[in-house]
Amino acid sequence: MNHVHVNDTTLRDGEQAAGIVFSAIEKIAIACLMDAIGIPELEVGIPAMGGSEAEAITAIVQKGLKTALLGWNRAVRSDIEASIACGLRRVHISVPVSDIQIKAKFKGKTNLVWDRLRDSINFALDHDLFVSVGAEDASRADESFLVEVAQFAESLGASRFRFCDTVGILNPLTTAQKVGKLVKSIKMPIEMHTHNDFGLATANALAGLQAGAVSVNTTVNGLGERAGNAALEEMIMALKRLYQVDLGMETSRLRELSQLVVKASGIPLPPWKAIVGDNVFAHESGIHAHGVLQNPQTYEPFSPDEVGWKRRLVVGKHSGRHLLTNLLSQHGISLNHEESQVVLDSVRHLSVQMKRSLTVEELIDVVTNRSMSHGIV
Ligand SMILES: CC(=O)SCCNC(=O)CCNC(=O)[C@H](O)C(C)(C)COP(=O)(O)OP(=O)(O)OC[C@H]1O[C@@H](n2cnc3c(N)ncnc32)[C@H](O)[C@@H]1OP(=O)(O)O
Ligand SMILES: O=C(O)CCC(=O)C(=O)O
Repeated sequence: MNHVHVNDTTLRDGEQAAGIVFSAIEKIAIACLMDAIGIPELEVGIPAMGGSEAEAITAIVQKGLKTALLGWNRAVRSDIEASIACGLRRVHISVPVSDIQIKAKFKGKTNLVWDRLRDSINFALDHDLFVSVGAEDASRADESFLVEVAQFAESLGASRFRFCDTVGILNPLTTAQKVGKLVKSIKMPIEMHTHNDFGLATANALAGLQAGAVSVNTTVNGLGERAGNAALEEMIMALKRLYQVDLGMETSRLRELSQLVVKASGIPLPPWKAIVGDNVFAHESGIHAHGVLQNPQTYEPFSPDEVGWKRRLVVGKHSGRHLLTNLLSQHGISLNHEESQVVLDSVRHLSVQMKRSLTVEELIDVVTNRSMSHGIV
């Protein structure tokens, strides 16, 4: 793996998460920040929805960003007309490829897969558009049929093929097997689109890339349908740190981007959210804090400033004396061994009572209010 193309779909699949609506201003702000970070392509929405969605997409197009903008379409001519009306020059055309999806969407008529693809690809190419084709539910499709669809799309002039694990049922091994076969059967680049129903979206997308896919569809914070998609921040940092593929992006703005999407979506992050969560550089446990105080690498895979976040040392139920005395010394308080053990006992007691860690002010209070030495705490 030398280079990977990132095509972020926060503004399409991300916003499809139940209950989420981005305003036009929020969509534009997210697109502009992703552009500034250096994401090369954004799937900005679904023009066929019309109304405010089409207006927001048009407004993003008019921003003249460096990043390439893609509109999502069904294999329907009027959808592509709607993309053109928004000013988009790149269209993604999706077709169902598994039996279950063909039955639900095309009443089981497989001929419609060919007819709709032919008609919509030809129509898009007649309008000089870049065409990406999405194989919806590729992971559950008959493998030979999937190859036929991909070869058909390629023969018509499509430029990229999206392998979709629509309901997130693959694992890294099965992903690599399926994508590997597809890679051997077509020349056009393959894009990974994975879902997180079993918590494997990022791992599966990476497995697809290792098997020869060259593009990946991500969302900020892993937002998306049901359990979400492969998270942009996880993908960028995994590529950089685990695969030595540095995409040259401004990773120091990833936390800022994550927070922008938290605000716009109204969906808070779990504190343990990989890469950008509140707790991913927070250390409370005595043994961890002792290690981190000597060398942060003991318990951090990379430095927090690399993603625009910061390290926090937190005093609480699991803390030890080294952390405690370090925090207090920053406030001009020094304790001997015996005193620090007494303070630690009080911190544990308070922490258990309050079912949380202590703020620095509360810690100082423990030391200074003397309640501790009177045995009240
Ligand atoms: C896996 C994915 O994430 S796919 C993307 C899903 N995203 C969305 O659905 C969000 C945006 N969608 C919408 O706003 C609406 O669904 C619209 C505007 C696209 C269509 O709305 P409606 O006309 O009211 O249709 P509705 O959503 O109820 O049904 C979907 C229709 O699209 C058809 N369809 C679904 N996928 C495809 C496809 N890939 N190609 C062609 N037709 C398709 C269905 O068969 C159904 O057709 P029918 O109306 O002739 O029965
Ligand atoms: O682009 C496509 O074809 C479908 C993408 C998608 O959202 C999915 O399959 O989950």
